[in-house]
Amino acid sequence: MDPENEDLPQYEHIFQNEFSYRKHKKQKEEDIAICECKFDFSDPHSTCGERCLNVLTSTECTPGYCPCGVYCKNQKFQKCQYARVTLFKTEGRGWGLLAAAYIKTGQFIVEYCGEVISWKEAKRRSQAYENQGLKDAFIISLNGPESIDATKKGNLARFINHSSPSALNSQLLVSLVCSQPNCETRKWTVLGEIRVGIFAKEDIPIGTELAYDYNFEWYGGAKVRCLCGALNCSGFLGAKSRGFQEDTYLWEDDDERYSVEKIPLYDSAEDEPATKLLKAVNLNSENDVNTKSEQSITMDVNLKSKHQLESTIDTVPMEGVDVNTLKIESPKDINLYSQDAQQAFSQKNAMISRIRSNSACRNYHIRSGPMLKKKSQHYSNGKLKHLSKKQIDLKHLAKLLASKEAQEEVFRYEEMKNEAASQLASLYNDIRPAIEEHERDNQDSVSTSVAEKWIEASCSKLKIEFDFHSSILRNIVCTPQKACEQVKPCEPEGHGGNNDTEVKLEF
Ligand SMILES: C[S@@+](CC[C@H](N)C(=O)[O-])C[C@H]1O[C@@H](n2cnc3c(N)ncnc32)[C@H](O)[C@@H]1O
Repeated sequence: MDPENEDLPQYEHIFQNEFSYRKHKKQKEEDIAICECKFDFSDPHSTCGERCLNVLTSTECTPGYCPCGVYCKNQKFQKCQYARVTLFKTEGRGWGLLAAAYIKTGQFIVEYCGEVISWKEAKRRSQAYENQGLKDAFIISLNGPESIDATKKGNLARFINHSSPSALNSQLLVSLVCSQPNCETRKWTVLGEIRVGIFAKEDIPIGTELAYDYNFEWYGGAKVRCLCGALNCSGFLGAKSRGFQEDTYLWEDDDERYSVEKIPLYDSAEDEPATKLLKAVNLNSENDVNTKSEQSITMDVNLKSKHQLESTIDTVPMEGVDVNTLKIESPKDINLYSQDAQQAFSQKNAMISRIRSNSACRNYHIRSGPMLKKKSQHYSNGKLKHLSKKQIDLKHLAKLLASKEAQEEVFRYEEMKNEAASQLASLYNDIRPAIEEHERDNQDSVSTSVAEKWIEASCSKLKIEFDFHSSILRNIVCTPQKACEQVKPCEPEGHGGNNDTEVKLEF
């Protein structure tokens, strides 16, 4: 092996996620999302594109069900339609990926593949890797209860480094002093499973390093000092991620051992001689694996068969890469919104349009049942405080209403309100077994029919609560005249007054 490439990472190259702790979900027919696109030969844009209902809701079309058939363009994860990228050696940040061809804004670059594991297992592995002295972390969050671990099995996405978004307003200054995330992760539903893709946030010229913000996605590992250079960088990789925060202060905020200052630092810059030249690794395709050059190796991620990178490196073709053409990102647009917020917003909009169109079957995500969780608020130290809703003493209140009809009305509404609440609770109980099966503490994917029932039940509950409260208010408003006639004005407590006559409303 070329001594220059001796330290090439060893991992098993896989082409789709592997499931060890649970089975791959089988998509039920009723859950298949079918779009309304129709392919017209005279219009190449007619096949599933930006306006496709599935694309709008980040869902890939299911082969055999898409009306565009073989012309469907919305199966990029399934068909591994990746961008061309190049593996290269950075200064101080290990290996990284460069764009090997021009990448357009929004383009799907590569799927983040690895082993799908439970969140508990992610915690366990992260600790174990750290104990084994592994400095590079490869576990990212997939959804609430699951993570993807690309440490031992993964694909090229595992080499994309982190950079923090800068709060600088001047684009010129930003491009001079620091790198910027030019990619972002997005979650897509593919054949019933959630998958993570790396997408271009902006146009990326050839030779530019790819980077995204690990902050919300990353799951711990050794705490690594970030060398991205952004002025408002949090200083550590993934410092805003759940893993990092749990390790440091969210769980144990009063425990000295978890204060950020006490965290041992791994500074990858210490491993790398600063003068070391950038090397690019070029693995064009497995057909070209027999020639070498001394400067670079380019890797086309559209590899067609499973192989170990380690065994391929010996025989890969090398191409000269002009190190001067490599550059650290200079963004066209600086976006100050968090990636999660943007994604949530666009997905919500897409979901609303989908529900309005009422045309397709798909999975919806529902948060845990309102009756089963107390309302909570975060203290500034990250801990939760529970807020309990004040109850109305209806019997007491009814005594104060003007007529028997008014009293009956509020009691009727109260009964309906309780019924709506218990319907919603029993619906939640129907969904619970599926959640508990995977030790999930929140609801992940539920079938469309359940989701629709859930939405309907939640709406009825809200409506009836509104009717109940407005009935009370309406009847109270009609009461004062009678109250004035029949009830003596109340005196302050402790002055012999009759407190029963006070109308206290606390919602
Ligand atoms: C997903 S890996 C990225 C590929 C990695 N550079 C390699 O050689 O395998 C994440 C690891 O890369 C390194 N890394 C990524 N971005 C970095 C940054 N901005 N500053 C310092 N180290 C970084 C850290 O060691 C981190 O744990």
